[in-house]
Amino acid sequence: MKPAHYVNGVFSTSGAAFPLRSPVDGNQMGVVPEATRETVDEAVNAAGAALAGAWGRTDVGERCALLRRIADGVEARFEEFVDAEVADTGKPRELAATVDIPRAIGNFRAYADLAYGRPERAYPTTVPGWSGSGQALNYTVRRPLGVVAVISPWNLPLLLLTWKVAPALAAGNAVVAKPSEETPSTATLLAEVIDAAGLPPGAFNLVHGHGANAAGEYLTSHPGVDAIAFTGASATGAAIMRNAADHVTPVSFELGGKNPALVFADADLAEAVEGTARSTFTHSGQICLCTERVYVQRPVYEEFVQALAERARAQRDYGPMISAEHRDKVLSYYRLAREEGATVVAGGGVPRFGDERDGGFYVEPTVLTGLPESARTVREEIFGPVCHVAPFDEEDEAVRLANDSPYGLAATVWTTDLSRAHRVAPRVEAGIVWVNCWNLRDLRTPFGGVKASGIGREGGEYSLDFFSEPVNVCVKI
Ligand SMILES: NC(=O)C1=CN([C@@H]2O[C@H](COP(=O)(O)OP(=O)(O)OC[C@H]3O[C@@H](n4cnc5c(N)ncnc54)[C@H](O)[C@@H]3O)[C@@H](O)[C@H]2O)C=CC1
Ligand SMILES: O=C(O)/C=C/C=C(\O)C(=O)O
Repeated sequence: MKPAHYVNGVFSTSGAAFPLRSPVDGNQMGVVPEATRETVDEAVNAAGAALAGAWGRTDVGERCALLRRIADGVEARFEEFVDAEVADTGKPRELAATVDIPRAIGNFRAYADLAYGRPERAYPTTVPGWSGSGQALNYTVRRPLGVVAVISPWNLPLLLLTWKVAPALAAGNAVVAKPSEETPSTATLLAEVIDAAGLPPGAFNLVHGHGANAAGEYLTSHPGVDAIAFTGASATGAAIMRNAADHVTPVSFELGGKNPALVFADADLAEAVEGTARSTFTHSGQICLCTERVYVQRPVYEEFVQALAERARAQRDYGPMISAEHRDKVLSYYRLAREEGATVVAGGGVPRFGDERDGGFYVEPTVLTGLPESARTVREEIFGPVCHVAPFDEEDEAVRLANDSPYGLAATVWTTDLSRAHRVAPRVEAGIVWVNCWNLRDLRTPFGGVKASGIGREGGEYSLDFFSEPVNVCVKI
C-alpha cells in the first residue's frame, strides 16, 4: 500500500516524495507524497463543495449509517490495518491489534450511536406584558461548522485520526485530514474504506505532508477552514493557534502532558507498581496520557522504587521511538537527567538486541530518582519510557507536587482509602484522573486537559458540541 492523497474522491501521489523509514531497523519502507499548497487548496475547496452539494443534504440517520459502514469496512480489513500501523510505528503487534485498530472501529460506531440518539432542547416561553399572547416556543438545532481540518500525530495514528473524523462527519461537517508525516499508512487505508463506503466526493479528504511551512500549516491557516481539531505537542498547538487567530477559527486541542502518579502508603503496592509500569512504559511512553512523574508516600517509597525498577528491567516486548530525531530527543533527556544529578535506577541507555533492531530507534525503559522538582527532566514532557520517582509525606503535599506543572492532562491516584480517593481526585489539576487504574476509557466521557495540555474536551457529546453550532429558533405562538 502506497500512501496517497485522497481529494474530492480521487487518489493521487502528486507533489515531491519524502522517505518513510521503519522505526524498527531504520530502513526505508517507501515514500510519502508531500501535498503542495495547491493540493491543500483543492482539498478545502472540495470539502466546501461537498457541503454545498450531496453531503450537505444528508440527514443524521444517513450519516450514522455511513459511519457504521466505515466501521465495518475497517473491520473487514483488520489485519491490513494492523500490519500498516505496526510497520509505521514499530509498536508491538498486540497493542495495535487490541487497542489502535479496535478503538478506530469503536470511534465510528460510538459516534454513530451518539449522534443519532442526540436530543435537541426546547424552551416553552412566556413573556408577561409582550403584545399578543407573549408566548413562544424556543428550540435549538445544531448546524455543522463547515470544513474541519484534522491534524493528528504519530503515536496512535488511526485511533487519534478517527477520534476526530468520526464526530466531525457525524455532525455533518466535511473533513480535510492531515496525518503525521511519520505515519501515513493507516490514514490512506481509511480513505480507501471511506471511498468504498460511498461517502460523496469531498466529504472526507486526506492530504499528506509535514507540518510547519508545509501541508499542516497550509491547511490550518487556510481561510476556507471553519474549525481545527489537533492532537500533538503543546508548542505545535501554539503555532497553529497563531495562524488560526487570523481567521478567528475555533480550535479543539489535545496537547502534551507531564502526568503525575500519586501512590499512597495504603495502596495495594503490587497493583500500584504494575499500573505505574503500564502507564509509564506502554507504547514506550509515547502516549500523551503516560506517567512521567511518580510521587510515593515515604513509608513505601524504597520498596516501590525497587519494584518499579525491576519491572522496567524485565520489560521485554517493547517498541522503538518513532524516529531517529525522537530517539535523540529522549536520549538527550537521559543525559540531562544525569547532569541534573539523577540516580538512574534502571535503564538510561540504548538496548542491544543483537538483531536488526540494533539499527532501529530503541531506548531503554528508565526509572530515575533524586531530582529536585525544579529540574527540567521533572518539568518538561519527554514522551519516552521514563519516569522520575520522588517521596512525599502528606496528602496536601502530594496534591501540591502533582499540580506544580505547566501541564494538566491526566493523573493516577493509587490508594485503598475511598475517602482519600474522592478527596484527592478533584483537587488534582488535570482533565482526567484515574483511581487505581490507568487509561480505562469510556468514549462518552470528557477527554482533554487543562493548562498547557489543551483547549476543550473531546469524547461523547463534547466532541459533537465542538463540531456543531447551536442555532436557537424562536417561534411566536
Ligand atoms: N499527543 C501528544 O501529546 C503528542 C505529543 N508529541 C510531542 O511532540 C514532540 C514532537 O513530535 P512531533 O511529531 O513533531 O509532534 P507535532 O505536534 O509537531 O506533530 C503533530 C502533527 O502536527 C503537524 N504539525 C506540526 N507543526 C505544524 C504546524 N506548524 N502547523 C500545522 N500542523 C503542524 C505534524 O505534521 C503532525 O501531523 C514529541 O517529542 C512529543 O513530545 C508528539 C505527538 C503526540
Ligand atoms: O483517546 C484515547 O484513548 C487516547 C488518547 C491519546 C492521546 O490523545 C495521545 O496520546 O495523544
